[in-house]
Amino acid sequence: MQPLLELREVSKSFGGIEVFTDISLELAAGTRLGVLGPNGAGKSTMFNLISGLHRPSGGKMIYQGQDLTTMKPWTVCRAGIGRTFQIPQPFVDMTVLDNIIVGCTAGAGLNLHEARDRATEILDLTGLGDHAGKLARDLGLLDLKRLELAKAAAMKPKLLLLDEIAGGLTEAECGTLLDILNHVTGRDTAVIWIEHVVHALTQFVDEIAVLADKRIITRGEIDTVLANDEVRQLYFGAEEEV
Ligand SMILES: Nc1ncnc2c1ncn2[C@@H]1O[C@H](COP(=O)(O)OP(=O)(O)OP(=O)(O)O)[C@@H](O)[C@H]1O
Repeated sequence: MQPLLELREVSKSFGGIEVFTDISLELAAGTRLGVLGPNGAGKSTMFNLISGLHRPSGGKMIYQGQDLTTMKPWTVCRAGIGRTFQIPQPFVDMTVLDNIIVGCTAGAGLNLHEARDRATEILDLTGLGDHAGKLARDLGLLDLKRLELAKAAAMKPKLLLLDEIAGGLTEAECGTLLDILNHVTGRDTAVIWIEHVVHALTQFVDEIAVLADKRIITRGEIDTVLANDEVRQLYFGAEEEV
């Protein structure tokens, strides 16, 4: 069966600085893939390529049989790829509800009536119902993460890209976030989740890929990847028990 997303020998350089070379990756519909890797390995850059914010320097990206390589960000979004950003980026002077409605209209192309219905639904799913009328600037970190997720999930993406959404949260808040993630993503939503908070990631994903040294050094089941010698050396940087 055709994969939902395919990266074929994708490379990216900024000027003379090569971030990665020849990354190839296939993702089937409904797969939950975690991505680990040291700081600066190019994880967010990979999301920026998939979501159309940057262009690859080489290679090809295919999504549902369509060439994603030169697609504009808004076309990528309407094709069903949603993403969150490492640093939440709400419209700070708009209410929580209006932020989600913008995601539904400008992002997903819903009309205002449909957008209101969908926004109300996603407010409940993400536990933001009590904050609907609050300005985004007045939210705490967990609620900002909820809003970031709500905006991305409101468009019912087929592929959801999560960029360090658990970063900065306490263990209890991570638990809340995982519950919300399970609510907003059905088993038919594919997810790629970049995360340094390994204990949160491993409670959600089916597989892990590790990006380091300008390539994907391994991909597979969680336990196998975390036990991989190269991963232990390169990512964890020590020979201690993980
Ligand atoms: N727009 C840009 N212009 C120039 N260099 C960039 C740009 N975006 C990213 N880089 C560089 O590309 C490399 C990879 O950055 P990226 O943010 O993708 O890493 P990351 O794996 O997501 O790191 P972290 O885990 O710290 O978020 C870094 O050296 C970064 O400085």
